[in-house]
Amino acid sequence: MSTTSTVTAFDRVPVIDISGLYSDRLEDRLQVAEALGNAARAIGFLYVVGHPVAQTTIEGLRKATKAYFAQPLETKMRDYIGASKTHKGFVPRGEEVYGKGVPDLKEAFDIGFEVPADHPLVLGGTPLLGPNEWPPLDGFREAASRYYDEVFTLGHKLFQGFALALGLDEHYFDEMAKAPPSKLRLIHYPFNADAEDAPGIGAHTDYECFTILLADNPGLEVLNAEGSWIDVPPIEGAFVVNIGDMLEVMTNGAFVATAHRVRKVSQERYSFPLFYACDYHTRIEPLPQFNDGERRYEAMAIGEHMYAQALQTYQYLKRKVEAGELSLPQRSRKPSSFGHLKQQSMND
Ligand SMILES: O=C(O)CCC(=O)C(=O)O
Ligand SMILES: [Fe+2]
Repeated sequence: MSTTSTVTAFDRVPVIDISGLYSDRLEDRLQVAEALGNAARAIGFLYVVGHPVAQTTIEGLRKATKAYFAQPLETKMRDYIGASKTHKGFVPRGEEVYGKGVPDLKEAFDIGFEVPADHPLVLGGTPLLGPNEWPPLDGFREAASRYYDEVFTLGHKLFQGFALALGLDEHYFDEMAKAPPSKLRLIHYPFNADAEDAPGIGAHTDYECFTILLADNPGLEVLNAEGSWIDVPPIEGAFVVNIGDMLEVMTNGAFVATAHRVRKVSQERYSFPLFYACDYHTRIEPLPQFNDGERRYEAMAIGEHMYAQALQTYQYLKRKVEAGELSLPQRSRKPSSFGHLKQQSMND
């Protein structure tokens, strides 16, 4: 398959101070945007510092997450994602399998953008959207909601930076994420010295526009143009941001959804990716200014893409598809068909 991605043989991921995005002076915002754009084109990954997310918010989420996963499995299974109406809740180890791959060595709790039950999209039965069902754990809902809101707001600001970097109106994407199927995942990689050689998470690209990630330990690795895995360890005060499939499509491959993985766990690890998506029905296709006449990407609704990927990776959803209770949206792509993975057909 042809590709336009210009990802380079990078050996490190740049740190970008984004405080200028909050400046009243356009030139300050443009300066940050240029750095964001360069990283998004050449690497698809960057660290951001100088963001306004409060340290107490981060600590609150860490504490709530540890308390959640410390519960017995049978307690967590009361929140099982397979029993939820809108694909949220506890994801036990082995639930997610990419292609024919080995199950990831992790458990997770998935939180959605809070869309009320009487919202027209929820009333209309849109997959993935609806209110969260919170576990009855003291302070969990408050801590998770606060983190979600602050980091989602950061995402909104970053999208303005990416818009500037793409030569678009700064507010181009502003109205596109009002009630999106954006998830915050709380991921726990337990350490088990006896575990077989399982990866924390197998190689993949993220499906959405971009991801804002916080992790407490090293383990994340990013694939460069030479096929080498580059370490992306946590940096104090920074989030890792990476481009997802949908921004790769919108920019016709100018921004690249770079493959990444979490290597075999050598110590217990927690991580918190927030996947910033546009609203479910947003039609994703190359923006006119990136259209060079060659069609590399089919137009698709972002929510359909995300739902199709979920139907192909979560065991409880795969079973429902096999039983004929659910069906894949038309024009579904196989998992891992973006970024460098599309050249490697890792799932074939
Ligand atoms: O845990 C991490 O550092 C990365 C997680 C990730 O890539 C994902 O959930 O998509
Ligand atoms: Fe990821």
